[in-house]
Amino acid sequence: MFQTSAKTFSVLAATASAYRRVFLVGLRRYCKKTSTKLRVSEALSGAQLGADVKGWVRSVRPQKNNIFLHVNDGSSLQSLQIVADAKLNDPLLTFGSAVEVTGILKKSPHQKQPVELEAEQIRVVGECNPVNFPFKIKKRHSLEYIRQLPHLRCRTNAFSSLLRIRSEATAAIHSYFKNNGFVQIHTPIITSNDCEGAGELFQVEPSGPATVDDESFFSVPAFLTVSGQLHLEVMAGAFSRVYTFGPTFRAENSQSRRHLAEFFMVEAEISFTESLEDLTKVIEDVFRSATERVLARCAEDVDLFHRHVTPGHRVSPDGRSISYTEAIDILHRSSEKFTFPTDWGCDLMTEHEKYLVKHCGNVPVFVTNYPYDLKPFYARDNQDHPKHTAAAVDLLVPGVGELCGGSLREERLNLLMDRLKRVGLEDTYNWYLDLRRFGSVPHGGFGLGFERYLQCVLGVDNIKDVIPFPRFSHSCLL
Ligand SMILES: NC(=O)C[C@H](N)C(=O)O
Repeated sequence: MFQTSAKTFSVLAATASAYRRVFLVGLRRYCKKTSTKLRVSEALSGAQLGADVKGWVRSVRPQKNNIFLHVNDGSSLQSLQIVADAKLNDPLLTFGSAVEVTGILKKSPHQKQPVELEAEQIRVVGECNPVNFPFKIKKRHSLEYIRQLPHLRCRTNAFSSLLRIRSEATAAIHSYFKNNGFVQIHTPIITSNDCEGAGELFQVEPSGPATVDDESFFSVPAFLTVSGQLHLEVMAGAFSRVYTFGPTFRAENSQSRRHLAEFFMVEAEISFTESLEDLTKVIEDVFRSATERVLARCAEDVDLFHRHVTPGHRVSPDGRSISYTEAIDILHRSSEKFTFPTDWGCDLMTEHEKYLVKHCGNVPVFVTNYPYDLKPFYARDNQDHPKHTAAAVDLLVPGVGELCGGSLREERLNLLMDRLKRVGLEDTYNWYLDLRRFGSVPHGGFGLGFERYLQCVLGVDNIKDVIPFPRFSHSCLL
């Protein structure tokens, strides 16, 4: 009896295993035929059975019977683990090579990696000679090192995380404005105005002979924009709440860790705004909502930064507000030896900004009501003699200094005209005066440097490490 049942059992077992094999071969064929093209992030969610994944090899571990690969396509920080039979190994399968892998997604026994792809086929799409490839497997390259390789640095974990965060922050900022009734305006890149009046302009001219009549191309001097503010003010006169988010340019001869010749600025202009508090509230809200979304949706990428690149960094969205006059008092009372003067009327320099942020407990600090003469012609006069101030505000943040600047705009025709007359710009800005002649309203706006915002959130020391292709004096690589 026992013998018979053992025999029956072994027959049944053999049949079952034959069926299993047939089933698996069938399943594999099916998967190969029906494999779905997946991004690594989708494959990691394990929703599909048969998968076709393309990306770049981040690690290769050949073993006796198997070969293990990690493939990344930029869709997430995590790479997908690939397990393949050793016979699929190929000498061209190296760190950095581009591959296409087809196979079956399976649950993985490893906690950190919920699924892995059992490869049926691996195709090397683009080889990568590991000897010449400037990145080495398993090595953490410094931001300074990868900065020298602007065409390749997006292949590193740190920089691809940064660029995903940058993309999410961009979307978050657009969402904030969309959800709060702002209209997006594409302000021009080429303009004939120097909004800030600081003269840090790049002039635009064609590279060849300009026009047949030998005039300059636009017939007036034209520049790359330093700020979209004045164009936004035009639009705020019709849409009430407008914003722009695009590249701006400053011909500042600086190689500092906070300056770029081309940077992205988030600018908003809000009609019917009568107090600086209303303005700082919007700045705070933009900062808070973008930061909360980035921290929630890019948790892994942010964590990578805070663990390996900028350890110990924390971002605090809750800030303080002090007036310029209080700021000067604080600087006077400090025992610090400053290089630049700290008298009332002097501009706050980086050393002062740093000190003020530290003094206020390393949180964002709004400094309000600057001396009138320090601010451009558009800033609203507080008419508060003898200490004459303008309703302007700067937001200073830890590690970065000035992140954002804004003001109420002078909406009173006579005051604005007088000021423009004094600086000889009355004719140039006649169109701007029209905005005050025809339905002028109290309004205000601000500009927030997007790269400085990223520096602040991630704790990145050098602004060149938060923009895909940095441009600064003596450097325009690629
Ligand atoms: N839109 C703004 O208020 C920014 C300001 N015009 C600046 O460039 O600093």
